[in-house]
Amino acid sequence: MRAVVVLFPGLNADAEMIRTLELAGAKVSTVWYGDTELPAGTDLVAIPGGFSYGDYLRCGAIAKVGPIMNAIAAHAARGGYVLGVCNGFQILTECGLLPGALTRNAHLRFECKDVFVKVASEGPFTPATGSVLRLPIAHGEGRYQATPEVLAKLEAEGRIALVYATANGDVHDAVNPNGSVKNIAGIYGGPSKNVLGLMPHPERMSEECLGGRDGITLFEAVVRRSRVAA
Ligand SMILES: NC(=O)CC[C@H](N)C(=O)O
Repeated sequence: MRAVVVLFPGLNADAEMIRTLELAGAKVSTVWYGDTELPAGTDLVAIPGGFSYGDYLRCGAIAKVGPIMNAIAAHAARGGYVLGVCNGFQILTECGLLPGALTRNAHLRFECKDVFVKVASEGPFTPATGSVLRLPIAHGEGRYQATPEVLAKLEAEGRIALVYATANGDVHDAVNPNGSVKNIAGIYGGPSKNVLGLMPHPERMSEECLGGRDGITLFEAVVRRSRVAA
């Protein structure tokens, strides 16, 4: 698989994104936000986390107009894989590649800790429905919100990818770290669930020395997919 990591000024999770993709078996290159094309043969576009443009206006609101975004939208429309982690997820909702919005955490604090997420829908990145993963979060604007119509569509189409849960997979308010509606931690978009946005950082749980390998399983899954398709 050929993966491309997109660099915007202010991101801080690009190094671990590149390393995790390489560990998962992808051939990785980078593009800068001012580029207008993706390298030929790109299978996966990964937008890392951080603080693009210092989170001015809203997280992701300036990055969404970066010249590279048109090429990413075209790639997603063709069924190409796109992954947005944390600030990457915020950029994908801001530009409309994923529905809904990520707003200030309900408690108005930056939240940085490990959480458990349950797979609500299997897909190109996610393992079997009901699987539980331990992943780190680090965000101030991670409260997912959407209209009742959008939520109904996400549910009906199996596009709610991950929900905050207990280690046993129970989903309730007490384990919701930011007030997201329906405990949503990640959603699928695109014509074939080929776009995934999530607030937790799977690339920061990719090796035993980081506390576990739950995160890298998402990358390994999509790398396997592209090998099967090739
Ligand atoms: N780790 C991140 O990507 C942080 C995202 C964003 N800057 C926020 O605080 O919500």
